[in-house]
Amino acid sequence: MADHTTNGNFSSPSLRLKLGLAEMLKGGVIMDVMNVEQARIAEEAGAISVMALERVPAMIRAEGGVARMASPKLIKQIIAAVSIPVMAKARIGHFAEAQVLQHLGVDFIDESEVLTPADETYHIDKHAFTTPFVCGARNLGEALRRIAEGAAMIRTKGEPGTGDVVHAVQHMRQIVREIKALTVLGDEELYNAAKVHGAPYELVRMVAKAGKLPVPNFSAGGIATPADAALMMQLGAETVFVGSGIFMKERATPLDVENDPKEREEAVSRARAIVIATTHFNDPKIVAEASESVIGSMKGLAAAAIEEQDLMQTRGW
Ligand SMILES: O=C(CO)[C@H](O)[C@H](O)COP(=O)(O)O
Repeated sequence: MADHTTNGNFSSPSLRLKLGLAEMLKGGVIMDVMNVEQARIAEEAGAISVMALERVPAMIRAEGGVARMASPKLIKQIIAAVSIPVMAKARIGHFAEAQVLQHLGVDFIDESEVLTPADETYHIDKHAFTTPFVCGARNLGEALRRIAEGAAMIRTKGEPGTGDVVHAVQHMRQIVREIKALTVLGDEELYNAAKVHGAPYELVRMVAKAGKLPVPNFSAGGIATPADAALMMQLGAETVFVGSGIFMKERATPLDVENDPKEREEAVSRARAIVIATTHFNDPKIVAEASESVIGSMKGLAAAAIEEQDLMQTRGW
């Protein structure tokens, strides 16, 4: 029987193991990779983990269609190619994709709004898995609902595939603000706060007492430059996910890192610079030097220009 005890009880051995891995990923960059060569570049540049997927969000956005879990063949190749932890994405609610990913031995499963949702009501029961999960959230209530379902890591959402950091900032600021607001409430007020946030009382109480989420809080979506990474870290992210900003040339075209040495060099420069800026996020001199070393940049898309129904961040409940 799966252990369904997240609500205020973080002492179960399986949950502690999951949280242990999440804690180990703090302070770094998790990079989306679409092939083995990109995974090698990410590892050499100092990424703390890679996310195996077939199309980064910018490509999914440009090409459309149904975005699903990556092929097991690709995931196995990437696991074999690198020594850092490998994550992969399952569609929201698609527990069978998650079962496959667990079977393949990925280190973290991302139940991700970047893929086309499989279920419009239910997220995956993440307690039923031994592999840890990360989920996105735009606000505290969403984060705590995912934690109640068993997520061992939260990443505040941005708008993926845009190269526009504005929504990542908005969501991080919102969650930090909502956490701070809980810390000054009296015990009797926390019951109402739980109702307002649509989250379990025990988790709300834990956050109020600790002044932080009970799992690591990372940031993802729209982070495309070294300065973006430094910004998110200063706003409270404990690690950043970067996808489209590193390996994309045009909106739907990745840099050809396998066959074109110049394009490979461009990707390497971006990957290295983002890692350096994330590590030294409080040092503008180092962030400036890292920014200067970058060759080229992703073509961005203003998040404000995207129609409501085309947003990825609104997927998930
Ligand atoms: O889904 C993700 C994390 O879970 C992606 O890694 C992230 O959202 C990528 O977004 P972008 O391409 O804007 O960097």
